[in-house]
Amino acid sequence: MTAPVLPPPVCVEDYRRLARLRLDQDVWDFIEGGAETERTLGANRRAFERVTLRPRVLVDVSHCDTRTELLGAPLATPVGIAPTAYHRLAHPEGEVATALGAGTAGALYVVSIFASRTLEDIAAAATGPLWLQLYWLRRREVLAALVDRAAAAGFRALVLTVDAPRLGRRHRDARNGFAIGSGISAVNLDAALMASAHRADPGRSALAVHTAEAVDPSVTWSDLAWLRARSSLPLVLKGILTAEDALLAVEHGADAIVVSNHGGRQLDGATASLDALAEVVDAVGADCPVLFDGGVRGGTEVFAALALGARSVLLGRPVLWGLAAAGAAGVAGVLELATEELAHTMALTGRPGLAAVDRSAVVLRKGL
Ligand SMILES: Cc1cc2nc3c(=O)[nH]c(=O)nc-3n(C[C@H](O)[C@H](O)[C@H](O)COP(=O)(O)O)c2cc1C
Ligand SMILES: CCCCC(=O)C(=O)O
Repeated sequence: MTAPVLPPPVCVEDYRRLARLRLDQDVWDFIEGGAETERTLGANRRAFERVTLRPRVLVDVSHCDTRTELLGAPLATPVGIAPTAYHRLAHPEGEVATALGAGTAGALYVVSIFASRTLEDIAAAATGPLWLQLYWLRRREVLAALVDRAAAAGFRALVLTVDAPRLGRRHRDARNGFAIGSGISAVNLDAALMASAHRADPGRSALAVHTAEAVDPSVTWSDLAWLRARSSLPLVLKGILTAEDALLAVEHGADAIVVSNHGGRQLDGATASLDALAEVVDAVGADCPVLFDGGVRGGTEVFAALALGARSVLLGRPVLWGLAAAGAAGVAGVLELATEELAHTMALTGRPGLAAVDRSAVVLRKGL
């Protein structure tokens, strides 16, 4: 039987269909899945259905400019890449292909601490800004060495993910007994830390076991001073969903915040990411940039998040779809489609620059 031939992608969701044809079921489930009932995963998508746009007319929109700047780095687009683990599960070139795609699109790329290519190889392929995402490892000396390597390789910020003191209960991965194949590894961690991630065990996610071994769940706000003292790179906190924590983040010197519920993969029942955005933006004010991720699948949704106060919008799963479908070209394709759609929405709402994409452009109705 020949594989079905799909037409070229005209929207981000088309890359999903292409990726589905290329990935094994257990890897597909790892990428697509969420925690427990996947209620928060679904809520992230459904929240965008409660957004309506308020178009203004008779504005000169012959040039719609998506360029922006984040922590001092110029970017062609506010659409960037959220950190996701093990890109070699999606494509043999892994994160190197992702970095090439990000460069083509002029986009920010946040590299996961669980990257399957070295920081140095990724940096060599990159032409745009790279940030490194961290989990707080139990072994602080490994974390410290990683932070030093990131700075030496030219990474421009550290992104500490704070919503995963333990891994969410992901039923799909547990049922599949999901483990990382032997040829793929988180090569920036030391090999001894990887053994449990490779051990397939029916009824259990090897990644949950691995995370429990590697990540320190005792970390609190006061530990952030250690990381700040260890590195002069800006520090971004990812996984904030409340005004209370946003204020604590600023108090503890965060240079930016990512509003995120980890794509519905951590706390099932957590608020939809979009519903937390305005609360966090209002709490921190203009001085601390707020980034957003969760459920964004196209430019209209990027526009909605920007209008609610995000400075940048990160894509998680869609980048993996692009990577699986067509390597670096697929990553660039996803980012460029979302950016083109954003520019299109800017034109049709009469907002040719990002500064004009403000709260007057949207209404977000409350969810049930
Ligand atoms: C397969 C996969 C792996 C992920 N790995 C990480 C990770 O290593 N570190 C992290 O902070 N977030 C990780 N995330 C969460 C993403 O950074 C992001 O918060 C989420 O995917 C955004 O939602 P979206 O997929 O709907 O765009 C991962 C998400 C997915 C789907
Ligand atoms: C141990 C891998 C964890 C990566 C992650 O954060 C996720 O899958 O959501």
